[in-house]
Amino acid sequence: MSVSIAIFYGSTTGNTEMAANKIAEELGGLLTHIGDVSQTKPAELTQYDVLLLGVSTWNIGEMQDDWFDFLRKLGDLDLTGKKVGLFAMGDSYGYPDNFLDAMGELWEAIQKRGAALVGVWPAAGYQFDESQAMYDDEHFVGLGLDEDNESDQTEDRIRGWLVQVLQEIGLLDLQDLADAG
Ligand SMILES: Cc1cc2nc3c(=O)[nH]c(=O)nc-3n(C[C@H](O)[C@H](O)[C@H](O)COP(=O)(O)O)c2cc1C
Repeated sequence: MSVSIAIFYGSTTGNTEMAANKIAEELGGLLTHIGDVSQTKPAELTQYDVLLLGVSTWNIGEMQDDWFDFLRKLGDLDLTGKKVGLFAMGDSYGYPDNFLDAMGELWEAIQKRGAALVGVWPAAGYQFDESQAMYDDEHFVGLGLDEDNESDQTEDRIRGWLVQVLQEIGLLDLQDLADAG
């Protein structure tokens, strides 16, 4: 059975878009679609099995503009059965009390539509005081990225997260890889 994966992102200055493109590059042939939410109708989300959604936080804890507009148009969109992974850009040094807040808000909106979460990510290794994007005391609801201060870690973080997501959706079996030597 083939699994369709799509990336949708909203990006004001291009950082989340860059991360989305890196994720697309890493996924290669596993990716079915990549789109900017400013050019996307909500119903398009229902065409794919796995949705990787990228968002940034603006104006001290606020949703990125294109996502804000997109979420207002969701209507009665049903995402039951979809698997959703979230990735987010923020500035942990500049906004330590609101780091990645929009990712938490995005998950709240998507969760209500019946989607299941994949790619919960450890918050250890990030310096911040507070975030609305916490899954529990030790994890974010998705991948945290900080292109303003820790751009040198972006690629490794993306790779690590993708391995986890692919395992969770059943497309990667690490034991098989180990067995294959
Ligand atoms: C005015 C302003 C407010 C911001 N507020 C936050 C914030 O509250 N939390 C956060 O984590 N990052 C915040 N950021 C950082 C952006 O999220 C970060 O620069 C991100 O990489 C932008 O991604 P984009 O270009 O894809 O929109 C803010 C940046 C600016 C310029």
